[in-house]
Amino acid sequence: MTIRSVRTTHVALFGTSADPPHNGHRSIVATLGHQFDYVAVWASDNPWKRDQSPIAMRMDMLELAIADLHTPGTIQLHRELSHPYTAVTLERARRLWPQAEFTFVIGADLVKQLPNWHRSADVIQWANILVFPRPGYDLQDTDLTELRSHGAQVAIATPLSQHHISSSTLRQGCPEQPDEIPTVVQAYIHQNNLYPCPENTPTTP
Ligand SMILES: Nc1ncnc2c1ncn2[C@@H]1O[C@H](COP(=O)(O)OP(=O)(O)OP(=O)(O)O)[C@@H](O)[C@H]1O
Ligand SMILES: O=C(O)c1ccc[n+]([C@@H]2O[C@H](COP(=O)([O-])O)[C@@H](O)[C@H]2O)c1
Repeated sequence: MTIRSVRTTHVALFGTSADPPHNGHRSIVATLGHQFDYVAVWASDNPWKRDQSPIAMRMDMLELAIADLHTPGTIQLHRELSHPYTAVTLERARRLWPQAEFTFVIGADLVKQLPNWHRSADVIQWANILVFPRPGYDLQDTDLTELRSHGAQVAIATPLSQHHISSSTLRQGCPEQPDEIPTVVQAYIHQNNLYPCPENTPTTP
């Protein structure tokens, strides 16, 4: 009898509002590309957020940012994983890759929020959780205690680089820190007149 070694495929899952994608997201995805067999990325409608740009545009911007990393075999956009609820995304991922081990990726700002998500018990049961440090958000191992008390396998990532930037800042600022937006995404924003400066927007009398 031949014994074959079958290695589990480790898949990282990263969902983002991507409104717009910025270098914080880019650093997360690039770091994952070095550490996982495969990285699946999608844009979604966060059930806790309102007035987001059209999902198709956010998905397009994310696709451009991913293509710009030039790692087509490892990091890919998966539009079909997009759902406001991560538990539903994970159901889809489990159907797509039945043999894989999943790691769901969040930034430090979501650590305290995740236990309150829709069917968070399923999320924690079906995926390891990897937390990326985020400037402005303190992150100690003790901050993971609550998630661990719910049975989560949680770890803190070591990112390739850290960026003190958020999509909301970029949306307000015309955008004010364009160097924190990948160049390919900047071009898309310009072409589609996304996030216009308030002073350039005509006011109705
Ligand atoms: N600069 C950053 N450093 C580390 N993690 C980040 C950073 N920006 C976002 N993230 C993480 O990436 C994921 C997607 O974040 P999201 O798309 O909401 O970006 P955001 O900048 O927080 O947007 P917004 O300001 O609109 O809330 C979340 O898990 C978030 O914690
Ligand atoms: O499942 C939930 O209840 C839930 C609540 C808030 C956010 N999420 C997901 O978490 C991911 C990160 O959200 P965001 O807005 O920080 O980019 C994104 O894929 C959202 O759909 C999921």
